[in-house]
Amino acid sequence: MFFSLHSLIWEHEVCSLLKYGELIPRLETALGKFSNRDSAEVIQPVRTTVPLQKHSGFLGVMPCYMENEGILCTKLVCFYKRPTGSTLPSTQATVMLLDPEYGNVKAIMDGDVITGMRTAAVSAISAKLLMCPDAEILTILGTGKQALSHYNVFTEVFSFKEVRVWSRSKDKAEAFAQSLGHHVTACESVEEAVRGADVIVTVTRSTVPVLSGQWVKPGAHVAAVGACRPDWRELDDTLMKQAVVYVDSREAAVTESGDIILSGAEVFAEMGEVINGTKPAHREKTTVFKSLGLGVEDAASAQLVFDKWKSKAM
Ligand SMILES: NC(=O)C1=CN([C@@H]2O[C@H](COP(=O)(O)OP(=O)(O)OC[C@H]3O[C@@H](n4cnc5c(N)ncnc54)[C@H](O)[C@@H]3O)[C@@H](O)[C@H]2O)C=CC1
Ligand SMILES: O=C([O-])C1=[NH+]CCC1
Repeated sequence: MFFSLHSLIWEHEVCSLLKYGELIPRLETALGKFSNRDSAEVIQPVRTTVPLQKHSGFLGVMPCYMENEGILCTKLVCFYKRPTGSTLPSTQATVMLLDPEYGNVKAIMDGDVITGMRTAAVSAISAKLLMCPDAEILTILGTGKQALSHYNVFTEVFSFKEVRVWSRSKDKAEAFAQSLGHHVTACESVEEAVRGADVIVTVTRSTVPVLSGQWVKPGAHVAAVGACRPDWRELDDTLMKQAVVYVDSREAAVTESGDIILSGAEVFAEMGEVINGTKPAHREKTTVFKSLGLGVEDAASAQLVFDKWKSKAM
C-alpha cells in the first residue's frame, strides 16, 4: 500500500496553504476545461447523493479525473437541513487525492476549508465576468461559513463601497457585521439588504425562496450558493424568469437545483463556456449564477494544496 500518515493534511495546513490569488486562476482553468466536453479532459459525473434520512442530510460523493494533469480526486461531503437554532455544521467534507496509474491514495486532506474557499472563489469568478463594471454595493444573505468565505474573497478581489449583510435574526446579522468591520451594515429585512445592490450572494440553508426578483435591481448579479437539492429553493420564480441563468454544470443544474427545476427557468450557459469565450457574459442584464459545487473544483484545489504541501515538506 503506497500510503503513509505523512499524507494527512489537516485543516490548519490547508488554511495556511490555500490563497485566493493562486486558487482563482486554477479554478478558472478547471471550469473552462470542464465545459469543453468534447476534449474528455475532465471526467466528472454529477455527484452521487445518499440520503441520511434519520439526520435530514445527504452524503455527496464527488469524484473527478483530470487526465492531462494526472489528477484523480474524490470529495466526501455530508450536508444537512438543520433545524433553526441548531449549532451543528451544515456541511463537513474530506478530500482524497489518488494516483491514477496505481490507484493508491496520495493524500487525505480536510475538505471544509477547500469547500468554503473554492465555492467563494467560483462565485467571485462569476461576479468578475457578470457584474456591472462599476459595481459598488455587495449584499450577503446568510451569516454562516460560506458567508464568511464569500466576504473574504469578494473584498479581497473587488473594491465595493458598501457591504450589507442579512440574517433571519437581527442579532446574528449585527454580530456578523461587527466581526467583519465597521464598514459592514446589518439589515433588518432581505428587501432592505438587496434594494439597489449590484451583487447579491445567497448563502443560506433555506429550502424556500428568500430572495424575490421584485427587489432586485435590473442589471444586478446574483451568486446563488445554497439550495443544492431539487426541492430546495433560495430564489423565487420572478427572479429566475427575469434573469439570464448561468450555472457551473448543466447536468447538475437540471438534476440538483430546485431554483432551476421548479421555476422552469432555462439555463443560458455554464461559467466555463463564458471563460472559454463560447457563450457571452451578459453584464448589462440581471444575471443569476446558480452554483451547486463541482468535483472538478475540489480536484483543482486539492492538487494546489498538495503541491504546496509537498514543496514545503521537502
Ligand atoms: N454551491 C456550493 O458549492 C456549496 C453550497 N453549500 C450550501 O450553502 C449553504 C450555506 O452553507 P454554510 O455557510 O456552510 O452553512 P451555515 O450553516 O454555516 O450557514 C447557513 C446560514 O443560513 C441561515 N439560514 C438557515 N436557515 C435559513 C432560512 N430558512 N432562511 C434564511 N436563512 C437561513 C443560517 O442562519 C446561517 O446564517 C448551504 O445550503 C450549503 O448546503 C455549501 C457548500 C458548497
Ligand atoms: O459542492 C459541495 O461541496 C456542496 N454543495 C452543496 C453542499 C456541499
